[in-house]
Amino acid sequence: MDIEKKMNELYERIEKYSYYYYTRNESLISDVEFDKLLAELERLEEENPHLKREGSLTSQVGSSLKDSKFTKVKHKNPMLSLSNTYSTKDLEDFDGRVKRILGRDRKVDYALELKLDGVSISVHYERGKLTRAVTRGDGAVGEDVTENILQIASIPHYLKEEISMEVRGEIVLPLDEFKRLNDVRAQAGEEVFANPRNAASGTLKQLDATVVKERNLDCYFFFLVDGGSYGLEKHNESLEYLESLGIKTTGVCEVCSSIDELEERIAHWQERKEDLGYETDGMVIKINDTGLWEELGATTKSPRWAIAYKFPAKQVTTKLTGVTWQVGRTGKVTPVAELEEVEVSGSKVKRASLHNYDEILRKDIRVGDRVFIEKAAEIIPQVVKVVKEVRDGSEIEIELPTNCPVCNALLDNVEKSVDYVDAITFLGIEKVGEKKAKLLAEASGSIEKLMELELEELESIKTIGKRLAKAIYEYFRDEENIELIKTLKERGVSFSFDTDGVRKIDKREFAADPKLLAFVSKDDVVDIRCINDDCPSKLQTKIEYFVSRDAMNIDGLGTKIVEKFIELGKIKDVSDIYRLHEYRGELEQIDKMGEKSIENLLNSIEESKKRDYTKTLYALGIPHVGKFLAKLLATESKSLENLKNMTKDELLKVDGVGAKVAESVYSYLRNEAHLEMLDRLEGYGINYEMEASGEEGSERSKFAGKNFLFTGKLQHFGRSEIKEVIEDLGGTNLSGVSKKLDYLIVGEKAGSKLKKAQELGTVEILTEEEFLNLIKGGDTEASQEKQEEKAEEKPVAERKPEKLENKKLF
Ligand SMILES: NC(=O)c1ccc[n+]([C@@H]2O[C@H](COP(=O)([O-])OP(=O)(O)OC[C@H]3O[C@@H](n4cnc5c(N)ncnc54)[C@H](O)[C@@H]3O)[C@@H](O)[C@H]2O)c1
Ligand SMILES: [Zn+2]
Repeated sequence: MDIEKKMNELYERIEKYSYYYYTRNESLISDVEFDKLLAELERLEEENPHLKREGSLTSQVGSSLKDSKFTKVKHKNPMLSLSNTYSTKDLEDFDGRVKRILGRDRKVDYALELKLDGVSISVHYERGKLTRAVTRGDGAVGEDVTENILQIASIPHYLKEEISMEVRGEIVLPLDEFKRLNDVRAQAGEEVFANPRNAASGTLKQLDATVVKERNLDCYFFFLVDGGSYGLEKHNESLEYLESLGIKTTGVCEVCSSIDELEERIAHWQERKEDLGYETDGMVIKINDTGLWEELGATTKSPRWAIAYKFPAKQVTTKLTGVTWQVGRTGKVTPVAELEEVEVSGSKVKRASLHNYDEILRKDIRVGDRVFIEKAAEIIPQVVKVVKEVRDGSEIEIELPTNCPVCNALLDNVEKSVDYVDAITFLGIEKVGEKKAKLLAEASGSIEKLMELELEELESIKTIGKRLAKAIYEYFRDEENIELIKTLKERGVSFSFDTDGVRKIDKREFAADPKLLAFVSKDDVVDIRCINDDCPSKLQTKIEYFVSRDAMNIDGLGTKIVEKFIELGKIKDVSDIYRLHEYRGELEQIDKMGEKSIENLLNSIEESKKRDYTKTLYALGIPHVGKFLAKLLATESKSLENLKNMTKDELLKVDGVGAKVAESVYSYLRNEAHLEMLDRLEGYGINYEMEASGEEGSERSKFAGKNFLFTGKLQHFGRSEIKEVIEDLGGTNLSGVSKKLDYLIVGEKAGSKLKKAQELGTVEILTEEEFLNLIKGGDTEASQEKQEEKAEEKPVAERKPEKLENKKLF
């Protein structure tokens, strides 16, 4: 009794899923799960043959033609399915069965092909001309889809010979076309296809052949019906023959003489399947000698001379149990799907990426939903789509967080600011981007006026032009568009310049209607961010910035070490870097950190204490203070102590410092936590003062008008460092020896440049020591002149940063 109930339940479910799959081109569960149900039913039927239903899908090819709108055609030879397996053990059983029937000592070669995941098709050629194409249907009767098949570029309308034949193949949607199609559908607020197979099958069943043409389907053939009558006895040869007639195959048909060899080649293809450009869900193994096919025969559902080996499923369904918001290293807050654990692509998965909030809205994902997840190759699992058909009403909409889950600071971009120009842009009128939208906004002042403009008036707006004017004119005369604008206005979108201009709108209120959602999703600013610069989630990024080449230039402090130390709680802010020497033990435990690399790292940390004030200031990563401003502020303030004491006004007086920067620097230096950290850094010996070696102005002009070049290996300077020093002192770096060159600094193993300079005779040649002397003492004429000029210069705080701008400082 219980078994009967169970079987009935399975019949119902399998029929429902098949109906959706074959007739509506939609999957309510994944293929693995479907195959499991089918296998279970098959087992129950075998154990209880009296309960087996007439026409059970366990012994029939799957599709129902009930709702088909195409002409039905009976197949001359039935189009069967394939029995399938997920394990290599089953391949041995298959080999065993084959040999039991054919005789144990019979030598059997197998042909191994890719199993394309698409839709079967049978194509008939008569005297070389394509006359008919029929789907598999229920195996006995299919649908005439000739018109659609003629739209597929890779299927020849004529063969290279005037020959008659029936060939079978698989229609697929190439992966890039699949992606393109889904992107377009998502943008238009339409349901996306879960996978290329559903998309291919949905496309093939289109009644409008032009749609088929647009979608760029492709087709690969794998079977010549009755190959024997063409004198072909081997399956692989029949595929070569098809190729010679202009019929496309995958080109993969490998003849293997043992199961071991098959397994080895399957493993090979399993590794490469992601690079094919189309979806494969496994391999097909066929007996290569077609003469044996008849001997082996077929069941009502599948031939006994072939079997499909399926790759581990990369798409499965599971339940979405919740959403957590993760803060990335730059403060980006992203939703992560929490899932009931499932196995996908051979590994267990509990979490998947949801990308961003717009994606959640677009796909209408709710907690409690059954979702398709996919994991291809090494990629993080993704939520592909929701199975809305199985909702029971208990699903809960996902809330957008308002505060950072790490530091609790308010997040930005929960609300979106839209002004009149944005509003026009987002309408998506063809060819109206931001620039044109601005023109239209300025010319009209409000949407009401814009909508009323006559064609000639639109044409007279500069750079709009006749064609665009016509498109705009027509856009505003379309009922649907008028309705959309009306709704948007009701929702608070600003469509004029007079009111307060920018309106904040809440995306959540736009989610329900795909058209409205498409409107608010137009500008791609979909990321939510934590705007607190001290959010612990950003520490890693901060440290990487602090140690980078242009900042403290600390070598050997890689991502992994930093991650580890943050995790251990030993790095809480950048100052903790200067305590790493206390943690030799921990350093040793981190991958590959040998004695030597630890030594190098600690030396490099020690060395960094000597960096000049410009670099240490830059390294702090004060918002808006990049290299240029760090240099400017360091030059002006001379020391961090002075900088700390500067008022906002004083900061603003520095040329090149705007309100944003002044505010940022001022408040950074009034934050208790920052001040404590700066004290710690100073305590470790970090340099927060400008070098005492004379005044910046005179230093800078020391090499003015002089051209430098260095060659060979230098002892005291790095290559970029010496260039910087020269430029800092007002000199210019040349890239080659010429008459313009004043000084050539030579290191070890100087070669052709030195020779050339000697030949010229006009170049002063310096060793590194001599160059150092020149920096320290020996003034050049030019710099003396400069110093005189300098006496008349304005006080430091009022000086224009011209020199800084004219020179390449960094
Ligand atoms: N998810 C669902 O709801 C649902 C419902 C019904 C069926 N299904 C799935 O559909 C599949 C059953 O469909 P099926 O009967 O088409 O079986 P199948 O797709 O597993 O295998 C048979 C088909 O493979 C194709 N094929 C591709 N490459 C081939 C090659 N080189 N040589 C020979 N054939 C090749 C042929 O079109 C052939 O008809 C199962 O995978 C099942 O999970 C899923
Ligand atoms: Zn935060």
